[in-house]
Amino acid sequence: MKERTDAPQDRGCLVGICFFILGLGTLLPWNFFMTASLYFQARLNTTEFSNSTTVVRTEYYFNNWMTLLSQLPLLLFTLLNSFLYQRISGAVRIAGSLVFILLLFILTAVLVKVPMEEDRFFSVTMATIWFINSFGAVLQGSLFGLVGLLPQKYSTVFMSGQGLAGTFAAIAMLLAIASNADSETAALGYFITPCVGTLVTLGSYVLLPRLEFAQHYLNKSVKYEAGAMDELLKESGPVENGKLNGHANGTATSSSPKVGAELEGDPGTDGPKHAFVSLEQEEKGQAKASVKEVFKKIWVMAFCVTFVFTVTLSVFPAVTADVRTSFPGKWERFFISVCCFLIFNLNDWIGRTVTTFICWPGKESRLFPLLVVSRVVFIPLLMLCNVQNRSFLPVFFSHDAAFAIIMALFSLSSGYFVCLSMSYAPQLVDPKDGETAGALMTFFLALGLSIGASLSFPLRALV
Ligand SMILES: O=c1[nH]cnc2c1ncn2[C@@H]1O[C@H](CO)[C@@H](O)[C@H]1O
Repeated sequence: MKERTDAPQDRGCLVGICFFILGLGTLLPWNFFMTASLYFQARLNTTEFSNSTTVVRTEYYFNNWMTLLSQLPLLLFTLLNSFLYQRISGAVRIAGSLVFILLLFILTAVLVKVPMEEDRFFSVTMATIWFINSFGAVLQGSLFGLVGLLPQKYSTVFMSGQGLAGTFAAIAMLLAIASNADSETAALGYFITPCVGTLVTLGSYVLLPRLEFAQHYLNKSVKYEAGAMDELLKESGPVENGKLNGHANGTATSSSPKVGAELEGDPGTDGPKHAFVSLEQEEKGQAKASVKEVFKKIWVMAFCVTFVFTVTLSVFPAVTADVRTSFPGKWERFFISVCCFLIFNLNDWIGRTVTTFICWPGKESRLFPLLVVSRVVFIPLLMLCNVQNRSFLPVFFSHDAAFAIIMALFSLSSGYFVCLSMSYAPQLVDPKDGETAGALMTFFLALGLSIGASLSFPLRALV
């Protein structure tokens, strides 16, 4: 992508690096709490079995609740977006969310050293998860608004950062386990990592308005710090009754450079996706299509993104994080971090990145939704792995390699189809309706995550 001649250069790719870090920062809460599931479960199951008498233990369904209480806020805040955007300025929303996320991570790190009764620990952890993900959702929505003002490639960079957050958490967990420290110190080290990560993210945000290249786009005709941008975004929102805010071209996860490419109207000029482009269009009398009309064109893609995430979150991590290795020994400690979290996040990331080169099946193809629906086979396949404890189903795939292969295909297809759906949707509508398509897809993405999280309860109980 060549820069416009009147635009300053992104020196040393600093703005790119800032947005990459900001993307990574948005998904730190979800990924660090998810990857630490063994730590939390260990603290919740301190009562050991004694001799042959079975001690009755409270089953907390930690992974299920963690998933649900992480994803519901995302859905809620996607719906509440318009309300928040009107009342609180962008700078306050972004910096404020980051500060609260930092405080909640610090609290989690401190709690590692605080002995607590199981029930209370469960309640405190769940409250932390709910609040940290609520702030994460506000942060995510706001940053998508900001990155939308810059050239398209910065959205890609931002979403790449989001994609890497899971791998970052998995590696932090592996290092914590590999260190010879006692389990408390290891857990403390693990939770200090996202504290530092969030601080660095805050630093990137503070640095941003000081960079000439970012200033050029963010301050062009609106005051970045004063929140005037929000007014502008609000006005250019696609939904007449203000239910959804339309600036985000997908709060999503997709890392494809094609997402929202059509927003710019003229793909030849590599100009910024300014919100006011759409204002100008409106002034020229090009009325935007209603949400219903846009939905009619993209419903297949909306269904696909919902379905992909429903399948993914219904078993990951609630079922997959309970799989046990068939090779006891030293490997046991690393098994879940490697075979569940690292494999998932790496392949999810690869699946998204691959869509830069491969876009098959095409956006009109019937095969596309068919393949998406066929991902449902991963649910029984994963449930038939060595999940412990289990009540009803037999173990079909006891070997670690079988589980690893199923996980790899499961996550590869998840990332690939999410990314394709998110990039196809704006291509199915007129360029002027690209923002509406993006906002609608964001809602369905969050809906899929929440439905999946809810389904994880019956599915885990069925194993
Ligand atoms: O808030 C979010 N926004 C976008 N994608 C998310 C969010 N939370 C989770 N995932 C996605 O769900 C899968 C399992 O971790 C991953 O693909 C992750 O990117």
